[in-house]
Amino acid sequence: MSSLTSVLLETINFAAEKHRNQRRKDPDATPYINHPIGVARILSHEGGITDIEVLQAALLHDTVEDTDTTMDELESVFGPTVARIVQEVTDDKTLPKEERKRLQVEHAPHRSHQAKLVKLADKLYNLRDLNRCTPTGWTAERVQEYFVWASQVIKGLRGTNAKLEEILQQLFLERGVEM
Ligand SMILES: Nc1nc2c(ncn2[C@@H]2O[C@H](COP(=O)(O)OP(=O)(O)O)[C@@H](OP(=O)(O)OP(=O)(O)O)[C@H]2O)c(=O)[nH]1
Ligand SMILES: [Mn+2]
Repeated sequence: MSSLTSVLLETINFAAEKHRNQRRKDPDATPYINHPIGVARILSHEGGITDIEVLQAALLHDTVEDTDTTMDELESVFGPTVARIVQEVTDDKTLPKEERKRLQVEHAPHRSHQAKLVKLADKLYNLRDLNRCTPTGWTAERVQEYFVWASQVIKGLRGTNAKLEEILQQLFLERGVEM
């Protein structure tokens, strides 16, 4: 087996164990791990990304925000580059939600190329998920607001990956949201 395959399997397994008790907000309570795996798949299959550290960071991107995983743990298991990309896409959960949302828009243009790729794929997955079904308790207005906010974040990521940006542009167009 190639060492890349081995590294990816190790990373998928780590993420699956960390997210093992977490579910998505859809009515079926889909296992949360479907999301990070789907984000990594978007990068490889739709974005044409082969950078293994970007794919690993995609698999791990919500572990620090949503589980007991620490940055030190990621750094010691996966190395400094993967840990740094995850750090760049991790919100500070001690801040109020509105502030976190505002900071994502503000910080997006200043992220590294690798972190921007993960952000693009994360948003693309979540917007498609919103088109697939509405999270429990969300109104149509809240869904539309997420599209509008996501478009502001994506605006700051322009020039990162033409293919992913084109797909996102189409989703915003369908919602009547400017980007
Ligand atoms: N569309 C959708 N999203 C779901 C679902 N279940 C969980 N999520 C997660 O919810 C987040 C978006 O919901 P919000 O209400 O905006 O954020 P919050 O979780 O921080 O409260 C995303 O987090 P994130 O990945 O960290 O991204 P971000 O939007 O916070 O940057 C997304 O992955 C679901 O069924 N559908
Ligand atoms: Mn995510």
